[in-house]
Amino acid sequence: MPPTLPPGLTLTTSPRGRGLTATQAFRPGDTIALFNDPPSSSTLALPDSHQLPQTCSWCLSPTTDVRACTGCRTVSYCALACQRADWRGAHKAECKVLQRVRAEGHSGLPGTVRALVQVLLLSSSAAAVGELEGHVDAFRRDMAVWRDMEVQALAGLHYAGRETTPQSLAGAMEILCKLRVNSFDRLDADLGETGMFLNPALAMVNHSCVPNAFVQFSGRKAILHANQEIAKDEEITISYIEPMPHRTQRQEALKRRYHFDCNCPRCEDDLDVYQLCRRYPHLELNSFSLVPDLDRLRNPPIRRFLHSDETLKQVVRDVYPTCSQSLQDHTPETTVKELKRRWKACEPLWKSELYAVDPISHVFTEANVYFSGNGNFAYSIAISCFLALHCEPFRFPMPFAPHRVKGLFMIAKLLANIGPIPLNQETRGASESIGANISQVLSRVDQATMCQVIASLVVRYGPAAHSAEWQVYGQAKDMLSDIGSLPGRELEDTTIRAFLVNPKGVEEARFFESAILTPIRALSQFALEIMASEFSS
Ligand SMILES: C[S@@+](CC[C@H](N)C(=O)[O-])C[C@H]1O[C@@H](n2cnc3c(N)ncnc32)[C@H](O)[C@@H]1O
Repeated sequence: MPPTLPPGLTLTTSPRGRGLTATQAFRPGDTIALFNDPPSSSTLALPDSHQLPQTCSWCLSPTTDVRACTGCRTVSYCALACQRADWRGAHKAECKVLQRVRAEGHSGLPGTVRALVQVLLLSSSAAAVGELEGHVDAFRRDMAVWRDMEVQALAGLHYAGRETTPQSLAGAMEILCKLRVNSFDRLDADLGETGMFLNPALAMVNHSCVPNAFVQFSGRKAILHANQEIAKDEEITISYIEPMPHRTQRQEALKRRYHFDCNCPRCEDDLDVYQLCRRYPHLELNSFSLVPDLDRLRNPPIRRFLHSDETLKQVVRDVYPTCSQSLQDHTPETTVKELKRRWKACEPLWKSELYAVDPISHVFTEANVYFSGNGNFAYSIAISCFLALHCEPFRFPMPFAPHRVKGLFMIAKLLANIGPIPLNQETRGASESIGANISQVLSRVDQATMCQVIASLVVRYGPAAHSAEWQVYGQAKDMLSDIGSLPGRELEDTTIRAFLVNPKGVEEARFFESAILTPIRALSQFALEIMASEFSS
């Protein structure tokens, strides 16, 4: 049985196998379709196993106020309604399994094994994976992966109470292959929570490294958005992988998990991020963003394109694998050590001003996380402004890209939270004088106006980036209403309203330039100095 598709999509076939094709035109930012809304039993949506104690196993929101299932004491819920919904879904069948896991001395099952057990036990889950692509023979040729999967298959059969025979093992291996090829690593845009998501309709969407769509997750639901104009009868594509800078790395990642060679336009011509940005068909949407100068997007201020520089390409190949992982599990000390190492390793990239190329853009992002985590909001705002001007617009040329919208809101929040930094340069060292200089820039701007305009951009693009349920969108709206209730801002309100209605008007553009862009540029100029002073050994 082919999967039931949401309106606006139809199933077509091509050399890529089955795919999703639009039955109507979509505009950039449009929601193409929702998947698993309302929740259905044919979708697997599981939190990562290490997050089980603090995540509701039904709505997938993290909360400390969870109650564990009294049967298995493994999964938890934030409310009785969630517990009941999960019981009607998978938990009635899996509760006993998880009790057995606990009785054997384990705290839970790894996510993949838990998904396998659900497919083995539930006919609705079995039907969902039944028709999916599995590439079993290709996986079998990868001995290391195959052996790992065998261990998972044996565990799944054991806990599902199935006898292990050559046939049942082969069946379990096939399910695991299908799970691997078709499930998403679900990253909740608000919560950063991860897990697994498999929906048989969404699993039909094929990959491109220059996709015309992207997926966001919210609770048990997936939202498919258009990146650009999509014509009726055009195939929808998403990127299965992080936008890695180098073709070889992308191709390896795709081959390892999905077993195909990508021949999208990016791979064919080995385009770098700046070249892709130039080709984005709706650059004019950036007129209403922090980078309204479209010539800069078309002719980036870099020393050379990565594409035409073999030495730099080799640098990226060499440093990407060791400089692109998240530092969230590091201590502050090891974070600094690691950032120093990465800053040094990426020197040829930042010296060529290729700030949007990964992994150097990652290094700025991680430094930002480090400074904001340490309460160094002055440094964080400088790096955030740098990311918003020099990295993200080239990496994600659509102004409603979730990364960009989140980055904007980070600037607004930092502006709202930042406290005064004491000015006393004579007694302070070099690095502290950067903070003092940042403070001087901030003391010359109307921070409430900056927040108001930036939060307005977030509100404008929030639904296209994610949905009207997005936390970032809701928080930006709250921020606007707080600023709106401040007394004595009638003149500013009128000016901002005029700008929002007509951002290209002469007066309005002048206001935006002086009140928003000039300070953002001034703040961003401290970023390289900060990186050098903090991370150059
Ligand atoms: C999630 S499934 C997508 C649906 C799949 N085409 C089908 O018929 O079931 C992923 C698989 O689709 C195929 N695929 C996806 N994108 C592709 C592409 N750009 N080129 C070739 N094959 C692709 C690969 O076989 C990949 O393992």
